[in-house]
This record gives sequence, C-alpha cells and structure tokens, in this order.
Amino acid sequence: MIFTTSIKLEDISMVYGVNGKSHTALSNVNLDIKNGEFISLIGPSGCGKSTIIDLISGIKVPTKGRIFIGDEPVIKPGPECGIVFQDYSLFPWMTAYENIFFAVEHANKNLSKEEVKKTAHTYLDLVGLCKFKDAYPGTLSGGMKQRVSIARMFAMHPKVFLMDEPFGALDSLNRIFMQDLLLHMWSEGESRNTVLFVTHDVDEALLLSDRIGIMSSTPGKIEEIIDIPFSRPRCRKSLSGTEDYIKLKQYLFSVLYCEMQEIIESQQAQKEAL
Ligand SMILES: Nc1ncnc2c1ncn2[C@@H]1O[C@H](COP(=O)(O)OP(=O)(O)OP(=O)(O)O)[C@@H](O)[C@H]1O
Repeated sequence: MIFTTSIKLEDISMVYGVNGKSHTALSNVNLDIKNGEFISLIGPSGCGKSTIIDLISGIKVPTKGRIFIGDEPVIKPGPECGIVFQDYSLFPWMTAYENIFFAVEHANKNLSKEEVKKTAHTYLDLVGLCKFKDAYPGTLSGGMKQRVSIARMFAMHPKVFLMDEPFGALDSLNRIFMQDLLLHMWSEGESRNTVLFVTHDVDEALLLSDRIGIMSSTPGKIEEIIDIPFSRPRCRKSLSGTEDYIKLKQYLFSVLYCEMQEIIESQQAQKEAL
C-alpha cells in the first residue's frame, strides 16, 4: 500500500553565511502542495530551487518558518521523502539491483527479505533494466543511471517525491524518454505521489505539472503559481501544438526572460559600483 501526503511550506526564509557575510537565499516562501499533486518550480539560476528541495527533505534547516509533510513537521531527513538529483546519487560499489534493494530495505523496515527482493525486481523491470540488474553504475549510461534512481525512488514508496533537475544532464532524446517514463509510472501507479520537481525546462514543466511555481531571485521567492489546465493522460505530440500550450509557453518564457534581464542589469550595476 502506498501512502502519499501533502507538503506545506510556511513563511520559509533561508539565510546562508558566506565568508562572514549573510546571504538571503529565500525570503518568506509559502507553498501548499496537495496530496497527489505534481508541482514544478522554475526560475533563474540561484533563485533557491535546490534550497527548497533540501529544506523539505530535512537536509537543511530553515532560518525561519516551518515545513510539514502531511501533519508532521520536518525536523531531519527521513524515509518519507524520495529524492532524485541530477547526478544520480547511486552507490558506485553496488549493482543496479543492490542500489534499489538497499534503499527499499532501509526505507521499509517491516518488509521481509523476499518482499524487498520482489519490490526491487518489480521496479527494475518497470524502468526496463532487468537485463542490467548486475551492472555497476560506472558501466551504465547517464540515462540508465537515472532510470535506476527513478526505480529506487518509486520502490521506496516514500510519501513525497522531490526531484531536483533529474533530467538536466541527459541529452534531449533521453530526456524525452525519461519524461514519458516518469509520467507513465507516476500516473499509472496505485495512487499518484505528491511531487515537487525542479527544472529549467519550460516544456518539461508544462508536460508534467498540475501547477508551476515561478521563482525570482535576490532574495529567492515564489512570484506566481500558475495552473496547468491540460487533462491527463497527456500526450506531448498533441499537447505542444495547442493554442493553450503555446500561450502558456510564451508567457513562461517572457516572465523568465524579464527575470534574467533584471539579474544581468543588477550584476552590471554592482560591477560599475566597484
Ligand atoms: N551551502 C551554501 N552556502 C552558501 N550559499 C549557498 C549555499 N547553497 C546555496 N547557496 C546560495 O543560495 C542561493 C540559492 O542557491 P540554490 O542552489 O538553491 O539555487 P538554484 O535556484 O537551485 O540554482 P541552480 O538553478 O543554479 O541550481 C544561491 O545564491 C547560492 O549561491
């Protein structure tokens, strides 16, 4: 049985200390992600997208504010979050199968060894890597490594999925393949997991998300959240030619372009002030 739940960020600020100076990475961020909802965050580099993922997962602690996964406040990292990073984060000394087995065993301590084995095999099969179960990460392509990471995340049955630019390092064909695979696994499951997905790719966000949060920087905040009205299941081919899709894409690009312009202008002003 898979239990999914909501995520809530309440008035989150995050200040880092850098060389004796403080840097406000996030300021007063509020976000409610409903149970089973797929939300993407997009925004310019450095606006705090990864920091939000790190805070929800408990890897970092906010300077101000509270985070809840369901009704539980986040205090430290735990099995309720399944995370996929851009760099795969697989143990290089374990095979594809062992990587998944290890994660499932640790996340679900009440499962028998047979159940863990079965789960690891099921998810390797779902991502089409049965034949590579004994391969070590170093011998797999980037796309295959990311398929193992995704299989591991689903197999752990966490309450929420946190994905930080998971397909950012892949070539465009692999990226398309992985987006379709994720969409298929997410929507075909027993119940849809709650997902927070960080990306720079507007098409990716439009294809996958129920809502998209647009962030701005210095300090990072969520400027706007837009609803994505496309029904599911979604098909990239038919979707991308529709008037609604083109309008939304143009809107997202124009907002991101303005953000980038502001960043470049402020960097130029800082340079001139020196
Ligand atoms: N450990 C840290 N110490 C100091 N500053 C940090 C630390 N981690 C992040 N920052 C700063 O906080 C801000 C937000 O960083 P973050 O990585 O969350 O942004 P991002 O939107 O994910 O960027 P990108 O899209 O480039 O991955 C940046 O200015 C970054 O330099």
